[in-house]
Order: sequence, then C-alpha cells, then structure tokens
Amino acid sequence: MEDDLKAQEQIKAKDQTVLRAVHIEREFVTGNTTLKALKGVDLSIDAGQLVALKGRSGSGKTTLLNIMGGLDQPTSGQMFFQQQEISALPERERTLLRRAQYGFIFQSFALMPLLSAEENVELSLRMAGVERRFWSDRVAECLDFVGLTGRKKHRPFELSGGEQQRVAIARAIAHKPTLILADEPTAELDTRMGFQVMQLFRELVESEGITICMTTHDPAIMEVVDRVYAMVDGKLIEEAVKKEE
Ligand SMILES: Nc1ncnc2c1ncn2[C@@H]1O[C@H](COP(=O)(O)OP(=O)(O)OP(=O)(O)O)[C@@H](O)[C@H]1O
Repeated sequence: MEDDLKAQEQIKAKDQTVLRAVHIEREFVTGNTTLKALKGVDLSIDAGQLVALKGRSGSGKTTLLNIMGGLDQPTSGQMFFQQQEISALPERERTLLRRAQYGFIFQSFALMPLLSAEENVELSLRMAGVERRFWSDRVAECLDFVGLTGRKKHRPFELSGGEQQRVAIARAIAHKPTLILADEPTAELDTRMGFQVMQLFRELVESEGITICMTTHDPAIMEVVDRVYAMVDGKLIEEAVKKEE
C-alpha cells in the first residue's frame, strides 16, 4: 500500500512542469545597437528530466539559463518556476526562491578558494537557511554521493578539475533543490571526467527526481540526456534524442 502511494507520488511528480518559458525575448542595448539574443523562446521542462541546450557560441544559451534562474529578466515573455512567474517577482523574492529551490553549477566551478570541500558544501546549506544541526550529516552525505569523502579537507587548488566540479555538484544538491541549472559543466574537463559528471547527473535525475537543465557544446553528452534543444537564431528547436536500448 505504502509502495503504491509512493509510486503514485513519483508518477505525479514526473507529470509536473518545473519550468515553463512563454515566448521569452531578450534584447541587449549597447550604445545605439540593439541585439536580440532571444527571439521568442517557448519551452517546458518536466520534473525528473535531464535536458541539454546546445548551440554555437553566442547563440543565447547562457542568456536563457540566466532567465530560467531568475538571475536576469526577459525583455518580454514569461518564465514560470512551477506555478510561480519568476520573471515577475521582485528581486528579493527571486533570490529567496533561487536559494531554496535552485542549484547552480558553472563551467569554472566557482568554489570559494579559501574554503575546504566540506566548507564549500556547508556554505550552501547556510545560504539556504537550513538549520545548523543538519549540516554535518548532509555535507557528509553529499560528499559521499560525489565520491569525495576522502578529500573533504582539501581546498579547491588541492583538487583536480573533475574533483572540483564534483564538489560543486555536492554544493548544488546539498539543500535538496528541485532544479539544477548547469552552464557548460563539462567544458573544462577531459572526456573521462566529463563522463563522470554526466553519470552523476543521470543518477540525480533517476534516484532523487531532480530536474537538470544544462548547456553544452559536447555532442557525446547528447546520448545521456532525455531531451536536446538547439538554439538557432535566438529560437529553440527540439531535436530527436538517440538512446541505446
Ligand atoms: N550583458 C550583455 N550585454 C550585451 N550583450 C550581451 C550580454 N550578454 C550576452 N550578450 C550577447 O547576447 C548573445 C548571446 O550570448 P550568450 O552568452 O547567451 O551565448 P551562449 O550561447 O551562451 O554562448 P557561449 O556558448 O559562448 O557561452 C551574444 O551575442 C552576446 O554577445
């Protein structure tokens, strides 16, 4: 009975739309030139999906990711996180929503250089307002998940690129976000380390039901994701995903 309920809940969670873009446009005005980076993007991302945005440099991927995360606002159109229109929220509410519900991962890891791996992860719990008594267990759990328990006292410069990105993943998941936004998370890594990061993403989606949206240039990654969108001329086009049976 309990298992049935749990299964039903999982199906329900899968049906939910986590992120919805409605005709998003974004213009950048520099001097007397206006650049249309996004020209009407419509997109819907369901819970528990791993989604990739690809496209050539300058095609608008980061711009879209920033609007998805409430870090930037569209010139027109709407971005919804679950039922809430994040693009219409005042700055302070957007920040609170972001801290509680989102995890961010960047190409260059963006760890605090003077903090150890475990202190970097702990910082995200502190920022999300998680009670202090939960910190140490949750930090240990997240570092274990990314396979870095043995490196917890190391600072970023004492870790490899792949290890730093895994600390960044532990930091992004520590407060149990609904959605992770990752901007070129494997771009600085070699093929093997990039693959490890993608395996972790897959595991997060499968076992934790986290939704992940990432930008990438890497064609190899396309085999691990559920959906691929190509950014072409400021618009998104969905591509067929080839998956091995
Ligand atoms: N703050 C800004 N002011 C002016 N123009 C900007 C700004 N941010 C981005 N742009 C322009 O918008 C376009 C889209 O940039 P964006 O960073 O979203 O591309 P991208 O697809 O992420 O590229 P890359 O793969 O190189 O990271 C580019 O032409 C860029 O120069």
